[in-house]
Amino acid sequence: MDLIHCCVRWPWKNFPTSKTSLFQKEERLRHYNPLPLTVPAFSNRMPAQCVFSRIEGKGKRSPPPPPGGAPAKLAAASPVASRKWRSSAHALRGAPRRAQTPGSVTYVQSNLPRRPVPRSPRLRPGGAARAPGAGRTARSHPGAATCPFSAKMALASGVRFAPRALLRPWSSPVELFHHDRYRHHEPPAPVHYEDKHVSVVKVWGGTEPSRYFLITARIHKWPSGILRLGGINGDDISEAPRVCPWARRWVQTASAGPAAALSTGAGPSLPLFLLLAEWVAVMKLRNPPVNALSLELLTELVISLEKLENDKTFRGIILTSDCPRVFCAGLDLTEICGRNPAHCAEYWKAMQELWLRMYLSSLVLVAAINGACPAGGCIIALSCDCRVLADNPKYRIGLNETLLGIIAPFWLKDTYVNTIGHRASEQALQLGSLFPPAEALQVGLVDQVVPEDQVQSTALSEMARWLAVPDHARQLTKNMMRKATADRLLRQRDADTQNFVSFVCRDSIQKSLQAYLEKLRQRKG
Ligand SMILES: CCCC/C=C/CC(=O)SCCNC(=O)CCNC(=O)[C@H](O)C(C)(C)COP(=O)(O)OP(=O)(O)OC[C@H]1O[C@@H](n2cnc3c(N)ncnc32)[C@H](O)[C@@H]1OP(=O)(O)O
Repeated sequence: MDLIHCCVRWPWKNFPTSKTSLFQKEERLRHYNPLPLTVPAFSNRMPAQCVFSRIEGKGKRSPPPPPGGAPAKLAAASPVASRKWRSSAHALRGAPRRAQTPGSVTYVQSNLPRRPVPRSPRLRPGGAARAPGAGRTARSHPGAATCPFSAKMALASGVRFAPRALLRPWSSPVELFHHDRYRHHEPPAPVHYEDKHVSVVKVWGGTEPSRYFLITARIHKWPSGILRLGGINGDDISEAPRVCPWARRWVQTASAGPAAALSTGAGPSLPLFLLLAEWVAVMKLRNPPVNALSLELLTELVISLEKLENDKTFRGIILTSDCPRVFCAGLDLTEICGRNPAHCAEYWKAMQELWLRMYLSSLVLVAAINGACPAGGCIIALSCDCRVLADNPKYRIGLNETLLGIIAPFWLKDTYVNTIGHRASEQALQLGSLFPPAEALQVGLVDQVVPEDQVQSTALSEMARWLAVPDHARQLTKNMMRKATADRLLRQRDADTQNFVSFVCRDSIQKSLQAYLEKLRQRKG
């Protein structure tokens, strides 16, 4: 199993943020080749963002289509011909330029030199036997073509490796754009390490700070066997045992093991992050202090979801929060308080778009709810396929709109009814109930309530359960269950926007929203 971790930030400052429709932003994004080194100022900002980690495993996945894609007619007429067309197109182009594929979530360091990577066993240097999956990786992750060291490692280590994602740390999304990380690699220095749970097969990388390294390890308890762990010296590894509790001991002992070979003497922490799953992206909401759904966050979520959906290597997303104690505080009230109708309309359209995209997503969405989850936050969670809530009485979930003096629109109500039934919704919506974990479980708002430190690992187990079902069957069933609800909004989207705008722009509603915001601020003081 290979691990890829990528944090995603879009330099929004390069886009006009106001009066630019979501659609226009997306369109521009399609043609935008991210060259993050050109935006140093951006690295000092910590605006709303999603953080991805992406993990890949074994499995048969067709390579992504080359830019332009196979002609639709050909694809419809003959899948085989279409496949051939695709592979010949790949061959003609050498390494595919995946970053230019609309919707790709792989971030290309596009000013690095491209080197074609041999793709078939016959073309491999020295006639080396093709490592399982290595060819697929070379095709689907053209980072191998731009990062010679990584390509070499991928071939030498005999496991699949997607270097393009370049193992990025949770904590510092900006770092990922620093090319130096990938340019100055030390020669591989294999280290061997044995543990009850894990055998570290190889440790690659340098000993200096800021050098990234890789560990190829065999996880005995993990069915897919090989795992690639990566990190950058100095990374926080506290996340690792939470995601994978049985790896705790390994992480601890590893600090004195391979870490010794890597550490800079800065302490016992092994710079490592660790996540396990197959084809799963972990998306962390990060819009401090409470992950309120600002226009920027909504837009970024929509685009990120689209990118993940278009990237055929993904099958699921775990959605969680990077803000302590709060999963998502719902609508950003500052986006609708004291704003003009045009802004409110733009904002509401973005909210509709996010709900539609999540509710009908072809990917498995698991919400790892690690904090309070009121109103719009609850809707985000309910749009997922499965919800795991941390067992903390302070983490309440529900639609509390009435308490703010506002009314949930019909599609929020429908989502609620679809999840907990008519009578329970009728009661909870009118009362604006926010359920503590045990009650949320009882009423069916969430599927599991687990201790806080097990939320991520349980979400992963749930994900594994959902991914065990063939995609097409699951997707068609999901569509069958949810389409009518989504269609209802699609049919009257404009009317819904108008209703929202005229409602929130009323003086009385503005006053009550202002008062609510004020109360929140005072409560803090
Ligand atoms: C007309 C149809 C519309 C229908 C749709 C509505 C859906 C919605 O989502 S409406 C929004 C409803 N949201 C809420 O009621 C949540 C309110 N927030 C809270 O209950 C708490 O903040 C929290 C439980 C989420 C977190 O509590 P915590 O103690 O950790 O943080 P606080 O000190 O309360 O807040 C910190 C900071 O954040 C500001 N804030 C909180 N929520 C929002 C929000 N939804 N929008 C904008 N800003 C929010 C809060 O005012 C504090 O700000 P200051 O630091 O400036 O004081």
